[in-house]
This record gives sequence, C-alpha cells and structure tokens, in this order.
Amino acid sequence: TLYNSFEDITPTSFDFVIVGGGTAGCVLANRLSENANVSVLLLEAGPSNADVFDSIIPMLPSLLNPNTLYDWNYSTTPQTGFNGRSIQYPRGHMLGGSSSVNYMAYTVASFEDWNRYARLSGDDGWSWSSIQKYIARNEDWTPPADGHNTSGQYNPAYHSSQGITSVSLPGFAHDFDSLIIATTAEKPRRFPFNLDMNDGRPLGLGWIQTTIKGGQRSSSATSYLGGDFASRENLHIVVNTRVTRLFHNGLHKVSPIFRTVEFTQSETGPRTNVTATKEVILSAGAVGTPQILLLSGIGDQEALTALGINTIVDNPSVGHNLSDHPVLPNVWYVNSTATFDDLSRNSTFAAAEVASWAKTQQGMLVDSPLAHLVWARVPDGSYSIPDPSAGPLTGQYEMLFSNGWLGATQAPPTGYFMTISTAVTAPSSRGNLTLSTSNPFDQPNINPNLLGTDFDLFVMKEAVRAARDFVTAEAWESYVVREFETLAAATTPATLEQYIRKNSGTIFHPVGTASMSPKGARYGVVDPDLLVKGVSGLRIADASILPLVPSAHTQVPVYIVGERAASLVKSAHGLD
Ligand SMILES: Cc1cc2nc3c(=O)[nH]c(=O)nc-3n(C[C@H](O)[C@H](O)[C@H](O)COP(=O)(O)OP(=O)(O)OC[C@H]3O[C@@H](n4cnc5c(N)ncnc54)[C@H](O)[C@@H]3O)c2cc1C
Repeated sequence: TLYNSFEDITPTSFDFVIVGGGTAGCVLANRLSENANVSVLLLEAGPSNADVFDSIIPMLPSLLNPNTLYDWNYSTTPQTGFNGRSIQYPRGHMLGGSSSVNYMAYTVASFEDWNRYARLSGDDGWSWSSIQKYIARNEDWTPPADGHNTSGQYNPAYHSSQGITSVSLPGFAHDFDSLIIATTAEKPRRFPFNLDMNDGRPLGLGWIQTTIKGGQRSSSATSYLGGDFASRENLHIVVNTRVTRLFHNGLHKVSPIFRTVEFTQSETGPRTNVTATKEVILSAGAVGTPQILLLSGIGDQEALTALGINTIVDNPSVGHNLSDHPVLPNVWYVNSTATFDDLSRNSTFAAAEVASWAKTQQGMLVDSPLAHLVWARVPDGSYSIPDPSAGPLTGQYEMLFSNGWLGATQAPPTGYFMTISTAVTAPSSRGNLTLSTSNPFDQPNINPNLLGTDFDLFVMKEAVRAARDFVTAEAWESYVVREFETLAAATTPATLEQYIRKNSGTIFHPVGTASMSPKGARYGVVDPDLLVKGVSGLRIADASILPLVPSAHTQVPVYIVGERAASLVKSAHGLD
C-alpha cells in the first residue's frame, strides 16, 4: 500500500526496511513481500510516479532533468578531463528511481563483464552462467508498439517472457533505420551486424532493446510495484520521505548491529526512527547509498572526524572507486524533416504528437530517443596500458544513434539533425564521492573523474573517428548534409581534443561507491552476499556494489543485483 507519510501507517513492526524505492529497491520490495507473512517497509525520498507523463511517454526523458522535482539536481565537482567544467549529474527522485527517468536502453553487459564480477568478488554466483536465472526473472519480452514483424532484429533464444520488466524492440520506423542497417552491409568488418547484443557477446551493431511496453515506459515502479503488487497488505511504501542516517544498537559478536533507520519529510521537520526486526537494505543508488553510510559513521575515519561525525566502522573504501561512462553527442545536419527535432521547438507539432500517442499509443513518442547501438574496440596494440575492459569480446566504446538533436543543450531553432553519441564504456578513470558537510540535505562532493586519463581521451577520439567513418558509407550520401559546426571544427588532433573536453558529459552510469570484494578482503564495502563489512543487519543492493562499471547501460545489471539480493536475503532468513 502506498502512503504519503509514515504517520498514516497503523503501527506495526517490519521485518525488512528498504531505503530507496528505486530500480533495485522496488525489486526487493516486491520479492520480499511475496511471502504474506513478511512485513516490508519501503522508504522513498521522491514522489510517486503515478500520472507523471514525462516519465510515461518514452520519447520525453530529457524533460525530467535537470531542475525538476523528479531529479536530485546534483552537479559534479570541476572535472579535470572537461577543462574544469562541473556538469549536471541526474539521478531519479521518484518511485522507480532512475528507472523512472532513464533512456530505457536494455543491455545486459558481456559475459566477460559478469565473469569478471565473479572473479573480483570471489563468488561464482555473479558469473554469466549464474545470473541467467535473474535475467529470466526480470525480463518480460513484449511485442513492439507497432506490432511489426521482428524476425531478424533479435534472437528469441536469449529472451524470457516469464519476468516482470517489459522489454521490446522499437515501435516506430525512422527514415534512418534502413541506412544504419545498410551501413553494416557496406562496412561489415568495422561495423558487423549483431543480431542480438544481449546474448553476452555485444560487439557490433544491432537493434536497440528498451524497457517499454505498448508505447509506455516500464520502470521498476510500473513493473515490480505495478498491478496488484503495490496493494499487498504486508508491503508499506512511503514516498516523500528521506532517510538521513542509520543507527546501531547492540552488538552481534563484535559487530555493531545497524537495523535502525532515521528519516524525515523535510530538512527542518521531525526525525522518526524505525527498527527492522531482520535487516535494513540500502538501495539509495550510487550517490545516495555511500552518502547514508558516511552520515551513519561508516567510512574513512579521518574524513568523518573532520566533519564531526563519530566513526563506528573505519572503512576508507566507502565512496571511493566511483566509475562512470563519459559521453559526447556528435551531430550532423540531415536532409529530412522526419526527425524528432520539432518536438522541442514547435509546440503545435508536439501537442499533435502527444494527442496521437494518447489516443493510439502510436507514433514517434512510443520509443526512447535512442535507436541502434554499436559496441566496439580500438585496434589491438594501439595502446600501452593494460586493457581496462573485461576482455577481448567486450566493448571499449559505444555509438548511440538518435534521429534528431540529442545535445546537452536545446536543439537550434532551425535545421534537422542526426546524433551519434560516443561513449567510453571501459574507462580507466576512477573518481570518488565524499561528504561536503554532515547535513544530509547538502549534496555530497561527486567526482566521477570523467575523461580523467589519457587512455579514456584516446578511446573517445577513436570513437569520434568511428562515428565519422560510419557516415562516409554510400548509404548516407543523400541523407547526411554536413557535420554540425562544433564537430566540423575538430579537424586536427588538438582541436578534436578540445571539442571532446568541451562537449562531453555523463551517460548517467555511476557505480562502485560501495563495491563488493571477497569475504575477508581488507578493501571494499560489501561481501559478495552484499552484507556490509564490519557490521551486522545491513545489506546493500543497488548500482553502488558493482566494483567496476560494466560495458553496458547499467539498469539491467542493477535489476540483476536486485533479483540476486532478494534471493540471498530470502535464503539467509529461511524465507524461500
Ligand atoms: C537520466 C538517466 C538516463 C539513464 N539512461 C539509462 C538507459 O538508457 N539504460 C540503462 O540501462 N541505464 C540508464 N541509466 C542508468 C540506470 O537507470 C541506473 O544505473 C539505475 O537505474 C540505478 O539503479 P539504483 O537502484 O542503483 O538507483 P536508483 O534507481 O537511482 O534508485 C535510488 C533511489 O533511492 C532514492 N533515495 C536516494 N537517497 C535516498 C534517501 N536518503 N532516502 C530515501 N530515498 C533515497 C532515490 O530517490 C531513488 O528512488 C540512466 C540514468 C539516468 C539518471
């Protein structure tokens, strides 16, 4: 049942308290409340997702941030790799978390990415073969909005229709689709066609798969809390409620027991405590989770003492090892008016598209602004550092196609565009997150250190070269007019570097701020069963536990973390 305030709940005790109703948090809330005898409390800082049209309509995620109620409205510290610029750092602030605001790309990562997680955590339960059952539990393969014949666009052998999150191929045909496919035929060595990039071997070019059903976003809030799930009597969901810290009471052997959560509805409002009888599960995301740990005295003692926070567990790994993907929108003028550019600058056109979507669930609004994806690698032997990717069958960079302007700024008032965004997907840079003050309402210092190494800059340059090479295929001759001015000016190595540093941003994939490491390791924040090291009663399930960013968009890895965490919690408490 959904509540706007904790006070509306008839007093009861809770077996589990889940902090953060985001991507992973909603998975836990659903799975743990499957057993009617288990009582679950889910606390979410943001509002409900119900009736938020910019979240429901797949084409409109760019309207959800920054500077909205649905975004945390964070910004980064000055980024050295971006010539000292700070950038906006969106995170979803509503039920469903970032799955309610994201661009819906559905990518499971490579088998090498998962096998590396198994190696780094010392737990084979994170390997590619072990996580297949969690993919199956999460995914509900669904026909595209327009019901077109999808043969040749994906491989059914790698998909499940037994799960909860809806996944589909695009439901609206764009003019450039056939040109993209023609390019793989023309340049098969550089851009080989990949029938299904979710088979564990993502390299190549393929049709995007997205978390969309019938022209509407499928988020963890619409899926795992959709239908009858949210009305379960043993599931209590409270929105507009921010957790400010965790308290410990008592010891289990030598470990402090962290099962009490403090929360409030406003900065100056009263603080309330609730204690879970079994476990607290932190699912506040790669920014929120380390922030709460640090505010609770779990972190680097020296830094905590400097802010007047009493250290309960001295663990310098909390907040460190942040990694993310830098992305650069590269834009071309095109010889077509059938792009999505007029949506943002012609209100009559936009209103007609929305009306048509509302009536028929058809048209260009049924899809994400992202179309086909390419996963690729720089040439072997072209760099001297150890390869930061998970292996030779894993992408080091990505190209993402959009049928219109997808820059960080508004589309120009005239002109029609195609964007090929390029992202470094196996970065060697690492950043960190620290507290700026001991006030839970002050944003932490977020430093993803994007393009922080020469290697990452080198890969981005190679990715821009690849995007330029792509449009030289004959298929584009009468479609692409010329490069947008900023790209066109990048003609020498020095101007290319400046173009990259000035125009890159984040593709919103931070992970690693509460990394898992083997049991007994002296670094890391959680064990491979996601229990926080050095304390009792506290687990973490969200993007923060992934020790390295996968070469993939991160929502599917997070859904897998949520599903596996639920299964670990159930077996730890005999609830299977
Ligand atoms: C704009 C954007 C676009 C993206 N596009 C894609 C994409 O196309 N494909 C893809 O795979 N991935 C994408 N991602 C990334 C992906 O969505 C995230 O990696 C994933 O959703 C993170 O899940 P999570 O559970 O770790 O955190 P979240 O889903 O962010 O959940 C954390 C939740 O905790 C809540 N919370 C935080 N602090 C507190 C607190 N103190 N008290 C109470 N609640 C709290 C938050 O409000 C939020 O609801 C995108 C992300 C963003 C922001």
